[in-house]
Amino acid sequence: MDERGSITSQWLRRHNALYQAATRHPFILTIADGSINFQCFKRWLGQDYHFVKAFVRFLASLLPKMPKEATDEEMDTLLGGIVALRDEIYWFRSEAMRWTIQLDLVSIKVTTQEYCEFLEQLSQGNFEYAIAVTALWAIEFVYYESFALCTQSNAKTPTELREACERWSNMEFKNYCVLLKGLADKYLEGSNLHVRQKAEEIFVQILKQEIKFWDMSTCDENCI
Ligand SMILES: Cc1ncc(CO)c(N)n1
Repeated sequence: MDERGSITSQWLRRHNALYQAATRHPFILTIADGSINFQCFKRWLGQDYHFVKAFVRFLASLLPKMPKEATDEEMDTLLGGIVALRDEIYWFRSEAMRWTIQLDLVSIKVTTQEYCEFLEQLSQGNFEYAIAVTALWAIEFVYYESFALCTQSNAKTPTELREACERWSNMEFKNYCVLLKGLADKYLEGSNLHVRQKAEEIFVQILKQEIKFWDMSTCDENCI
């Protein structure tokens, strides 16, 4: 199956409006055009730290679901993802210090809480590996596509935010997303219609949660 005809590519076309809303959100556009209010970035940072901690558990939940026949490369991809999250967690902590945010004092907002609970659901055994791996791809891919806008050559991203944007738009992260997409397609193709439909629903829900997450991070002058 060529890449354009793959299941995930079909979904990206079918749900294009949501996909565009998730990856070209005003929050991201204001980073890319340099007009972002740093308070919004700080709010995003504190909430995303909460998110990433839940995301670690979700990613770990994929390991016991991985079929015995999975290739070595597939195992390496998931383990690489876990290692990358360790570095990401460290990065959040040092970035928070740079912005004088005390992470343990940042209370979780409803939107973040709901997204974390959604991840917790997906971590349960009743969600097949095909669905979980598709969700993993979607979550990472939205960040790649979003932050890639901020590192394009014509972007006016403030220097202070360059490192954050690089984190989700560098070549290695892009390759990781490509590998995840391939895995998602491989397992979706081997799944029955019911599982595929469930996976598509989850994909749509992830796009919606990502939009809400950006909405929450976008704030006025006095926010934190
Ligand atoms: C909300 C959100 N979505 C996706 C990612 C990707 O890592 C993240 N860190 N946070």
